[in-house]
Amino acid sequence: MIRSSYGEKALPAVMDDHGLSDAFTHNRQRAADGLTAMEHSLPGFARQCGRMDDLPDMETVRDRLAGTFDDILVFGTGGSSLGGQAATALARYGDAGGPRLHFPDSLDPYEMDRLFSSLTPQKTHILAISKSGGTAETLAQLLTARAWIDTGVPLEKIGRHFTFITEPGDRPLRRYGEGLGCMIIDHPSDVGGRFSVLTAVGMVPAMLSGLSVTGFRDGARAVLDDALANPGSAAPVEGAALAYTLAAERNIGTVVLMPYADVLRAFTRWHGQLWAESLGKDGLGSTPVRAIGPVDQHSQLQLYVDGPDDKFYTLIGVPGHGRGPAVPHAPALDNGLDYMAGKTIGDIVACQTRATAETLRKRGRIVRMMTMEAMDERWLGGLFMHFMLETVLTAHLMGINAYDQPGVEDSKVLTRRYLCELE
Ligand SMILES: O=P(O)(O)OC[C@H]1O[C@](O)(CO)[C@@H](O)[C@@H]1O
Repeated sequence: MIRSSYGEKALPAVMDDHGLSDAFTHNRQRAADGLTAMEHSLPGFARQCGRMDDLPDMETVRDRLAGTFDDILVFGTGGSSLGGQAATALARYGDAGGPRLHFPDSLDPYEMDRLFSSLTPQKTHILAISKSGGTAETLAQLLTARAWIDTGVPLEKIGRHFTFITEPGDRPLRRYGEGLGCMIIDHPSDVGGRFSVLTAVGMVPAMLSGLSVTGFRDGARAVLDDALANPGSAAPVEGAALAYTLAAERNIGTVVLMPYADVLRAFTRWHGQLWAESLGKDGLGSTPVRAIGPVDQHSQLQLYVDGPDDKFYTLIGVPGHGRGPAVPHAPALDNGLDYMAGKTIGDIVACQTRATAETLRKRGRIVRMMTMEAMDERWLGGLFMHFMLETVLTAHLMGINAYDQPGVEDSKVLTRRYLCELE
């Protein structure tokens, strides 16, 4: 289980030190009540961790692609891409082999040109993901990719180069896929894009990267079950109560997520969308900030330690001690670097993680340290579930709907209008 700690004291005592004991206790009870209410009718995202019925479709995609394609272009944006990116990052240190996955999630003409000129149509598969099936960026990528694939693949084989994930119903992506005769996997209608990492949206890319879908889902289920069994003290309940109390009582409206692991870079982007799009509405919200340790100690830490006290910090520590290459003794001693002689890179990072947390706490900042005991599917699945629960429980405390995003519609409508007006 992922542990959250707040320094030498437990969270209630830390809140007491900050004069926030009553507000925190009250909000923690409200968040716990929100979680208990969920138990009777689990939200769609939470139900995904018990699913097995969608595995055969995912395995079919994997088996069809195996040995045939060198590269997979995953088209999709926001929640239709970030979960897959966060999950597949784990494969970076494995040796699963298999095709290379590319996630051009931000529409960019130079990047599209680069991809099409560096890949081979005959050896490339397109995985297009869009819940709505109507997102302009994804459809534009898809149609340009089709024209590019056409340059090297005969018409009767085109359908094998595409797989789509979209909601059931009449929508542009599904219509296009039916015309192509390609495989189409249903995006569950009751799961929003930014909550879809445990559906095929995140799990097909994970499986194509050689990762274990059941590992992710089992880890997520362990966190969910633990929270439901202990709502009063569950880590996502405490996290939601803390974030909400700090925002409501102290105007601390920025949450900094700073893992000490390169493999969690994409995770911070996934979390950024989850938190911002779920909570930023009705004039309310809190701003997610991404940082990575130790590199951002050399760009952000000055602000965090010495700047305004308007942020709540979550550091994520991963197994480090004894990992990675060791600094050889002799050159370290010869160069006056005795303190690092014989230590591994992992030892150094672990000490930096601890030092940053303590430095921030000395300045009175509230720092949550989350510790992962392994960098594997189970632990990452648990982290996904933790933050999805924490986000919806924070929305519950704020009295807002975590699942919609009405504010982004205007820009989509205007984009379409401006495109029509272009000569
Ligand atoms: O999966 P879709 O429907 O293409 O949407 C992609 C993303 O666009 C948004 O709707 C915001 O524009 C996100 O909520 C969503 O994850």
